Amino acid sequence: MKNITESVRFFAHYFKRYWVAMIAIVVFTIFATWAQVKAPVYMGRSITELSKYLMMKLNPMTASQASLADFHHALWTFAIFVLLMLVGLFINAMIQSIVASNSVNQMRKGLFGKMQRMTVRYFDSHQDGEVLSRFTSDLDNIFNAMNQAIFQLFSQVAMLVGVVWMMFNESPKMAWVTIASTPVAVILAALIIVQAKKFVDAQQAEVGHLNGYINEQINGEKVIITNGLQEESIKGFVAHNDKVCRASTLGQTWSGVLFPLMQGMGLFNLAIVIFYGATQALNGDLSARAAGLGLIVTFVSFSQQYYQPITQITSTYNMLQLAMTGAHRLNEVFEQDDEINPANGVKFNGVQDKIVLDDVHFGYNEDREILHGINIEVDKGQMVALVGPTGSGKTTVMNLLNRFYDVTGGAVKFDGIDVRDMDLQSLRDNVGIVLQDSVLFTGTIRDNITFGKPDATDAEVIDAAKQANIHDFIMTLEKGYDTEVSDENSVFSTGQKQLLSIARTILTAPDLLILDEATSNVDTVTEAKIQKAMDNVIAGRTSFVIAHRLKTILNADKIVVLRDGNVIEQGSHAELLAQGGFYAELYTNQMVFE
Ligand SMILES: Nc1ncnc2c1ncn2[C@@H]1O[C@H](COP(=O)(O)OP(=O)(O)OP(=O)(O)O)[C@@H](O)[C@H]1O
Repeated sequence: MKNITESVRFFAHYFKRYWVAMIAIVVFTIFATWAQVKAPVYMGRSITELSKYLMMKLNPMTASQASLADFHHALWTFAIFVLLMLVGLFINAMIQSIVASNSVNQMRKGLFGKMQRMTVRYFDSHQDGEVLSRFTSDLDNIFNAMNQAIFQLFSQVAMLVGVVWMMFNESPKMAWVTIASTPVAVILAALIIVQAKKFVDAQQAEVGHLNGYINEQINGEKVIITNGLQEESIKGFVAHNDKVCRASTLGQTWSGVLFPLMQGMGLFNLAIVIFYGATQALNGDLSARAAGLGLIVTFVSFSQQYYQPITQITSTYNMLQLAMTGAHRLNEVFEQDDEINPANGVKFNGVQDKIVLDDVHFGYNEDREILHGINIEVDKGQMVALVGPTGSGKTTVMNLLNRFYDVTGGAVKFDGIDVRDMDLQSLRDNVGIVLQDSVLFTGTIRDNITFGKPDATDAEVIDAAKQANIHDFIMTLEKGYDTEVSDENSVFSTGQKQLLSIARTILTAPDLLILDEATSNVDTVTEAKIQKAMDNVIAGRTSFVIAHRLKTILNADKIVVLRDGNVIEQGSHAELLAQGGFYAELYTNQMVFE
């Protein structure tokens, strides 16, 4: 029930923007339904008139007065109602598809916009495939349901009400006979739906597991090939695939049974209606027989019209269920917290004096603290290197500087102002980050360099590329800066990608720099290039560098050594060496292996 209320609210939110169209849908649905339930009456009447006429012709002595004109009139009226019904249904279908397409378009835009406002925490804690499926399968399910089930549900209910009303108007006795089998049909449908739901849910869960497995295997393809595990990978896939097959066979069998069963019930009902109608007609006098014949024809149509909504509603149940799940999953995203941007936040125009991490405590979740009271002080223009074993909290410190996460204790302050009191946009505008895994976007090399400053001139782009030591390489490419950066045409090595991303950062001229050194898996020539590019980008800027190779940070103004979320040593390279502590040990060990 909670699910239904949530879904109704969800869809109402989108439909209310199209209230004129919705009113039109209601009007045309009522109109089409009215025409649809009226048509059988005239079809019946035409048969009555025809029977009367034939009886008169066969037996001229009868008192019955009948003319072919009455028959024609009834037949024409029937045709006009059918035409009106078709016009109503056609206009409705058009409006419905416009509303469905636009609503889903709106949902997709809203979802993507929401993604851009959400916290890094969400992306850190959700798999890419899981996020992506909101845009693909969930929105597809919603779209299909809108096109084929939601509006139809409304028109089918209208049809049910309309036909019941018309039946009682025409003949209460025949109406009771027509609807008598409904409880049996509803109970049967409910039993099957419960079974089908159980297996369809299982089928969805198995499809989810299969997708997760495929995602994981594709990401790990290189490891699989390296270890010669292709056969094992296929075995794992087949096991998941078989489970999907089993669950979907059961799910689809149960849901597939519903439609023919309801149709069968409808035909069975038809037989009852004809039998009862015929008994009534045969017991009447001649004119009552003629009218009875017409009434049977009318109720044959009514009976079909009465069972049609029951069949349709039950057979689209699965689709509605999937759309409800989709709405719930989209809502889950919409209800996520946005990044907190303080009202009237202080505009950050770059570091004037110093950056201070004051007794910073932090944990990604409540039960595990990662940083336990960190104190770091950096003067404007200084370069600080964060070193320490893996998992010691270096990236976590960077995450706090850019306010990807908020501290749980203490504060990160720029010139005495807490980052939580700063205008988020101005903070991000002034902080440049070069990550270890450089990301290139679809587009040309120029597009990628100008990503953070789309209005940059060619001269600025070239200057940034030169500083990043990548200009010469770009010029060796046939199309130079216009070379497309696409997966199939990926001409870039890891090191080159990082140089491009350094060029991108140089172009935005950030005041504060955060660099995650990525020199560990590149050749020595590229390493030297990256080092030079990093020196260029660091020059004259306050910068934090996560260093994996200590020889790249020997000139740092300050080296902060982290271990298990604590700062255990701080100072210049020479000072820390002299101390003979953890850093000295780390350095000596690295030098041995270099
Ligand atoms: N998004 C996250 N959610 C929960 N825990 C996390 C998250 N990111 C990191 N951690 C945990 O925080 C701790 C510190 O991680 P962090 O990435 O800051 O270390 P690091 O010093 O940068 O390591 P490395 O040198 O390997 O990059 C680790 O124990 C890690 O498991």
